[in-house]
Amino acid sequence: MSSTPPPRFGVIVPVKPPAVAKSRLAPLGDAVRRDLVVAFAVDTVTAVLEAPVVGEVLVVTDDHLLARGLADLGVRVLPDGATDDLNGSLVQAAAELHRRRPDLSPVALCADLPALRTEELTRALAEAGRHDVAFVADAQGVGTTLVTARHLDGFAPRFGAGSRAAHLDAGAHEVTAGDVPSLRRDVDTPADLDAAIALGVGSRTGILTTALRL
Ligand SMILES: Nc1nc2c(ncn2[C@@H]2O[C@H](COP(=O)(O)OP(=O)(O)OP(=O)(O)O)[C@@H](O)[C@H]2O)c(=O)[nH]1
Ligand SMILES: C=C(OP(=O)(O)O)C(=O)O
Repeated sequence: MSSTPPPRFGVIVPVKPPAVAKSRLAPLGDAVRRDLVVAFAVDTVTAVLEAPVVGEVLVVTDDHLLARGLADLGVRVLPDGATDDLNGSLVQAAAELHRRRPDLSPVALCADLPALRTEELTRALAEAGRHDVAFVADAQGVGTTLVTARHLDGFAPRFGAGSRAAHLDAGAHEVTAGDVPSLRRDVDTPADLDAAIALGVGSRTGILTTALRL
């Protein structure tokens, strides 16, 4: 008789408040940019929640409306712990995750992955879980979309300009998991959004982009 293995990961998803996030989508108009930030976060979190290896999802955001909407999906929401310090906020959130669920390894995952497939996330986490510290590079091979550590002590995300190189320099394992295009496809620009749509976006982003004829 087979049984489902217990969840092994707690996923922390940081979301910059829609009022100021995704500045490079400004050419699409301010209202569209804000709606897209919310849709990306909802689709990202929905794909994460469907992964049986994930035991808890913690969203970090200072936007209380978004916090309410995401909490309705079944995630916990924390405010940013440190002003203007994404990596500091993530470490703070990981400590809270550890307090609640010491059995789970912390994972930080960007909220701008509207094409994310649960199967690809699951495959990437299986590979990452074989290393003390691991990360997934973005589609450009310059940034990072996911960082994980086996234990809280090793969890030191280095998101920011040139973060792939920063994670490699820190000795983190680069996860390829065969290929995980949906996990690498972060959306910063209108061209990135086209690429995500070509991969196939989640329902919230799909409804919006179809309605807007993007
Ligand atoms: N909670 C929180 N999340 C952040 C913060 N800065 C960035 N993020 C999130 O971290 C991830 C990666 O950030 P970026 O891709 O640089 O997003 P961004 O800052 O909205 O985009 P740009 O304005 O285009 O630089 C996304 O999920 C963002 O929402 C922050 O200060 N607090
Ligand atoms: C913060 C990052 O995202 P982006 O390059 O998409 O701004 C990163 O890649 O580390």
